[in-house]
Amino acid sequence: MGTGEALRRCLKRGVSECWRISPSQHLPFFLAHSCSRDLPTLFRGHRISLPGRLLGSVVSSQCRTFSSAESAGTPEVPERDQIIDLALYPPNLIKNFSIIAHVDHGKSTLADRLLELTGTIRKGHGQPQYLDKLQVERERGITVKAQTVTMFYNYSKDRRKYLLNLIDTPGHVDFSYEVSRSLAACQGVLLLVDASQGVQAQTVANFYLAFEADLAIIPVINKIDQPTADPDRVKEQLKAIFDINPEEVILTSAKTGQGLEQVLPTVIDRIPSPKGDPGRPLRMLLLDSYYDEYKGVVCHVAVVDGTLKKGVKIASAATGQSYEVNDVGILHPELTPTSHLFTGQVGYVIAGMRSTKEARIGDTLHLSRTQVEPLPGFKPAKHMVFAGVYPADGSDFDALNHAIERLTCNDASVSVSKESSGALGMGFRCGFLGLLHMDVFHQRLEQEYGAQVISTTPTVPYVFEYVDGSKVTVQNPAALSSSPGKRIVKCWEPTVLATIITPSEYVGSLMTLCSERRGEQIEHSFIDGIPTIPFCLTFYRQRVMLKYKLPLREVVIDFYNELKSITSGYASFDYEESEMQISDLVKLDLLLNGEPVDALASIVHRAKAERVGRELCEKLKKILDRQLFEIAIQAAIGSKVVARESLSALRKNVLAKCYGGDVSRKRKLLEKQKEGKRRMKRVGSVDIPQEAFHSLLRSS
Ligand SMILES: Nc1nc2c(ncn2[C@@H]2O[C@H](COP(=O)(O)OP(=O)(O)OP(=O)(O)O)[C@@H](O)[C@H]2O)c(=O)[nH]1
Repeated sequence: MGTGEALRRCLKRGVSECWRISPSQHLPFFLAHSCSRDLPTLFRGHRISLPGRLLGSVVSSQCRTFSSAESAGTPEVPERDQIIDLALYPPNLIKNFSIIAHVDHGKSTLADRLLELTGTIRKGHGQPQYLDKLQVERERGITVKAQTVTMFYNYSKDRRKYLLNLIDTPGHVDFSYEVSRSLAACQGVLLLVDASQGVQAQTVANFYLAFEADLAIIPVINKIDQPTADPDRVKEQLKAIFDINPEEVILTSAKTGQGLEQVLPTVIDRIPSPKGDPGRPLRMLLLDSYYDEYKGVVCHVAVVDGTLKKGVKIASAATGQSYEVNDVGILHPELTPTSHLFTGQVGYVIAGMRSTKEARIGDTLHLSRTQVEPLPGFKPAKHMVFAGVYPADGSDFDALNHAIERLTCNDASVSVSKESSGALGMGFRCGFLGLLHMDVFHQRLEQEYGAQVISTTPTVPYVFEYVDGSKVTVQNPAALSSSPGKRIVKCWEPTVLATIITPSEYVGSLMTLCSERRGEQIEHSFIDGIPTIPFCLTFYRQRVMLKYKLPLREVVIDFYNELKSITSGYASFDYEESEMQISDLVKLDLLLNGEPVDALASIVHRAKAERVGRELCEKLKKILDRQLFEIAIQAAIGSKVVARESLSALRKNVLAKCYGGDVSRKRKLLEKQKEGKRRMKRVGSVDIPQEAFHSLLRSS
């Protein structure tokens, strides 16, 4: 019995039997080692990939290809017994490409089909969107993290075998940073468009990302199997907006497999090979990194020049630190050691880094004894939204601290600093790329680390200038102070350039929405051609592209949901960062019986302060429990109260025991109660239950 088969049986039967099955002296060692851990956790959702030093080369080569599908329900990867020799793939036989598209246009499904077509994963593995590995990605049906995979493809035209690196990217606007990073490792893209939805806002944004990076763009119209598919119309849109020749467009259905046979040949024909120089000293671009409990920090890299070999010492251009390369390989589709990576190839490196903070995304890695010119790298991620994250139970601060530390190791685009709030205790101020990113972060904290958190209302980074000329960037409204000596004289707020694509009948309501949100129109254009037969005009739904400059705050708070509800889900929306603009901003405090509640403070435009204040007071009134004294809920700008609600006191029936009796005695009791309440109101501090915070902050 082979060692792989032995392992397979071990998993099925439980660890105790492994000692009897294994013919290898290494295997019992590994199993004894793994017995101390929870076996299902060890193998959950992954093919087994075991450190060679534990198992020896025979076992590890088997284990790499062995799937835990039977034990954990993940798809099977074909067994590969041969070590892959990457030296057979010089740059002219390599193609690096990405799939980019609007949300849900079928990127991950197309990636699945290409993986099957090239035999990288087994056909009919029963698990759609193989590359969406995170639980949150599977539950929400979205891609959050870009995933790289290496495939091998025999091209019948020139009878040569090519190495193809495919990067599946997220579609949502919050994760466009992932897309731009992925594009740095590519020479071309498949621009996917849904045959019935046509060009959408993220199609436009992603096209320009690829266009500006000077990549070859292969247009693909997907989902042609749908009854509402209209590929000719989508071709017209592609021509009108991007000047794409309709004859270059590939028509596919990632669901039925129709047209897929054209995709990889077109990739090979149209996408240039990477341009690096194998003769020059090693230079690698660090694309991404994550922390694996058993392997340590795994870096995804693109080798630009030279060769990387297991065992060499590499150094980081950013920090100057050097590391010995313990393992190197490709993602095929899981980590597959190859001992070398050559010019133009994309793969992984494990080099004894202790934390992902040492693996700076965009850094250049090179041989430690050679000097090289660093690669351009990436712009650092820009945090658009900030929010406080507090443990739901104040005593869980340390556990939350640990969970956040671990999660940020695998999501370096979140910024974290400690803060404290009078109402919520000790917590963190986190910066996110957008609201969906924030939501995904919370969900991962809960699902992967069991942390229960309360998050404050998201805010955007404002800049304030004081009378003494000093400027501060405010990420936490509660931290903004304005005293006579520190009077605020000017403020700026971030803006975005938003692109909305919508059927024409919704344009009016969308323009109203944008002007309510303080937007300024930049462009209004039609993206469909007019039908030549006038009769058809009645039935023809023109699509319009609107461009608006909008304050980021207005976009962050519920804009997307409103846009979707106004247009019955037909409009799509994307934005990119624009400049800071001068604005008339004020800090809105929320007071309970005169005491400000710091976690509920916000920064708003002066014209909206009263309305926002009123809404907050009303919400709080509904959420708070009544107490034995009256509670005044006020919204105030400085000392000026702009909205007020009162929560009446619970009335204890002091007359209950006073059967019959004299009326003057009853009056006396009521007077006494009134006096007591007055005293309570003066001294009483209002208790806000954590759930109230939760519902208030969630709904605001
Ligand atoms: N009818 C039909 N449905 C498809 C086709 N391709 C994908 N789908 C479906 O479209 C939905 C979205 O597909 P995904 O592959 O997750 O789309 P995506 O672009 O990766 O989505 P994000 O990662 O969230 O941006 C899924 O329900 C797929 O089954 C196709 O060719 N035809």
